[in-house]
Formats: sequence, structure tokens, C-alpha cells
Amino acid sequence: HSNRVMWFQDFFPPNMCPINAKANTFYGIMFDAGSTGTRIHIYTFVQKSPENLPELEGEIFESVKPGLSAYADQPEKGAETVKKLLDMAIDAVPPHLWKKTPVVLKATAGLRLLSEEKAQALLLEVKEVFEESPFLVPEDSVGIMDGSHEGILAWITVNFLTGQLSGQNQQTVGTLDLGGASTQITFLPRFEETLKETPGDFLTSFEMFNSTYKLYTHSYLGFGLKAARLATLGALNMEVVDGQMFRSSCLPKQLEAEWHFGGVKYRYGGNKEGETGFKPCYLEVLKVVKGKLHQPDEIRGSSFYAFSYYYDRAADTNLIDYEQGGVLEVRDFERKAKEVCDNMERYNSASPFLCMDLAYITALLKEGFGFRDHTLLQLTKKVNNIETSWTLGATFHLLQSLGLTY
Ligand SMILES: Nc1ccn([C@@H]2O[C@H](COP(=O)(O)OP(=O)(O)O)[C@@H](O)[C@H]2O)c(=O)n1
Ligand SMILES: [Ca+2]
Repeated sequence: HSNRVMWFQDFFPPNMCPINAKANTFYGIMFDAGSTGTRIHIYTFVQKSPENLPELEGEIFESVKPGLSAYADQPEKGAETVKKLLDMAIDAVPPHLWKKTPVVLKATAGLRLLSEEKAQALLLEVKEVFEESPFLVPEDSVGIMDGSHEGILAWITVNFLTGQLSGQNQQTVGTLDLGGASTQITFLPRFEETLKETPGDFLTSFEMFNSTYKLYTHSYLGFGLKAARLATLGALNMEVVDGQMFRSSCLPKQLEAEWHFGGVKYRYGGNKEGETGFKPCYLEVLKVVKGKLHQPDEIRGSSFYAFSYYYDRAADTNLIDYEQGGVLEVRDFERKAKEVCDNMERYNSASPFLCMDLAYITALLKEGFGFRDHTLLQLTKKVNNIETSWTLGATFHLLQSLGLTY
């Protein structure tokens, strides 16, 4: 039933490292064109000897906002933001290695939601920027990534960085990514029962480090945090009439404002006369998730790594330290949602969407995926100083497919 992917079987084999006996440094450049921002990851790998596996030595990371999809009608300007980031790589990579350093850009949900024509125009401009650069530009160097790869590659990154993919005693961890426009859940099922109950297109097998992994993964398009705001307001996938107002009990009563997302302008506000607060708000966000997601029984008891907007909103509300991250229970999000939604005047200085966002995260975790109140979430932005992003997994795949891992 499942898609079989065999990406990693050759990535770190011990005996296929000919020639260069001395310390060997190489680089890989991966762009993450997300719905809310564009990021560059410049990875440095070192191969100390032909017998040893290449080691990830470090990462240079930079980001810009907004994302490419905000330039839907000005593709050249969009590509210009990519060029600025790529200039960093010119400084970071020694000139004699430029030609051997691949550069790739993968776009996620923001471009998935644009029309084919606008998305392709943006990607074409980016491709030109790459071709004018001194770096190695592989075939398919720019494109829109498949949602299932997004989840798998993030899972690989986290489990690689936490040491779960090498050696004995592998205790892999599941991953939760909450983007602007889509959200991903990925884990390695331990029970036969889970495999039986799961739709075939939620399962993907691949081989890596001499093991075969069959992962549960799914990307829900339209369930990212910002898309969920529009869905809660009843404005997602609507032909928005100019000046039309969308109201919600999750917003401060007196609020009236405008918001641009995916090239469209929305007007939104609070329930001037009607109800506000956690109870009515939770009912609103519940409508967005209830019955829309697959709920694997197995995850109810296990703990997950969570990043992106899970991290940001937890940090915004002091549930975790912004630098350190931390461990939370699902019910901590609910407690904080109640606190914020029932005291919106007090939280008015932060984003007016704080209540809605926390209520949505709570509903997504509990009613969407079916997590328990006590399920543990490990919130991290970096592990060993490397970003927990799908980009590292994607770079492994890239280097291996190019045979650049010596
Ligand atoms: N390297 C990264 C990339 C995204 N993010 C976060 O991911 C969220 C936005 O997701 P995104 O722009 O990638 O949206 P999608 O295209 O994934 O839906 C924001 O909270 C970003 O801060 C991050 O924390 N670190
Ligand atoms: Ca993302």
C-alpha cells in the first residue's frame, strides 16, 4: 500500500569513500520557501577520513519575511529576496568549493496554495538567480515539495540530531510541525495495529543506515496556523468581496483591522455586541478541525517533538523560554488559551490573534490528532545548535543523490 522511497541507503556506507584521505569539508545550501518567510540553511560537513562517515559540522541560518507567495504578482522582486540570502553563501563557502556546492530551493504550502501559473513564475525567477550564481545547480533545483516529504524529512532531521538513527537502542520520536498554511504529523508506528488502521497514503517506507523505516506521515493543507485563522473567520477559500468583514469571538471585542495573506486582503474584527472568550471561541475553532483529521490510537500515549508555530506561541506566552524551549503537556496550551481568551484586554499588546491561535492549537492537538491532556510535547527550535527543520533531511537526500558524499 505504501510508497517506497529508497533515499538514504547509500548515504553513509562505511566503505564507499575513495580518494581523499585528508580532512575534507563540503557544503550544501538548502532554501526553505515557507508560506511566511524564506530561509537559507548553509550546512558544513566534514569527512575526516575515507573510512569515516561524514559529520555535520555546523549550519549558517538566515531568514527573511514575508515568504515568496507574498510576491505572487512580482516574481522578480520575490527572487531578489532569495538572491540577498544567497549572497551570504558566497561569503560562507570558500571560492574553490563554489562549483561543488549544490543549491536547492523547496517551497511548501504557501506556493501550493497559489495558482500554478503564479507559482511557476516565481520558481522560474529563482532558478535564474541560481543559474547566475557560482554554485552547482542540480536539475530540479527549485520546486514545490510534496507534503509527505516535508514530514519525513523533518522526522529524519530531528531523529538524526538526537542520535536516534545511529547505533543500537533506537527510540525514535514523532514530530509535529505547524506552519502557516499546512501542518504535518510524522512518527514510526510500533504496533501492527496502527499499520492496519492507517490509510495507505499515510505510510511511506524508506531505507537508511541499514534499517528500513515505515513512517506514518501526513501533511494537512489548509490547517497551518494562518490558514486556520481564515478558516475560523469563515474566509478560507472564499471569494472575498471588497470591504467584507469577518468577525470572531476569538478576537478582542472592539478590534477592526486588515490582514494580508497569500496576496489577498481581509478585514476582520471582534464580536462587538456578541460573545467573546474561551468557550465560544473554542466552539469556533473546533468546527475547523472536528472530524477532519485521521486519529491514530497509538499516539495518544507517546511524546512528540513539536516546532514552528507550536514553539512560537508557547514562547510568546511564556510557557517556554524563547531560547531554551522546553517540555509541555497538551493541557498547558489549553490552560494558556483560557487565560488569554478570557482576558483579551490584558493581552491586547501582543497579536490580536493570540487567543485564536492558542485555542486552535489546543483543538488541533486534542480534537484533531486525538492527543491526551497529559501527552508530552518537547518544544525545540534547535538541537545541538542546528535548526530542527526538514531542510537538513532534504540536504542529506540531495548530497546522496548527487554522489557528493564521497
Ligand atoms: N527554520 C524555521 C522555519 C520555520 N519556522 C517557523 O515556522 C512557522 C511558519 O511556517 P512556514 O512559513 O514555514 O509555513 P509553511 O509553508 O510550512 O506552512 C513560523 O512559526 C516560523 O517561525 C521556524 O521556526 N524555523
Ligand atoms: Ca515550514
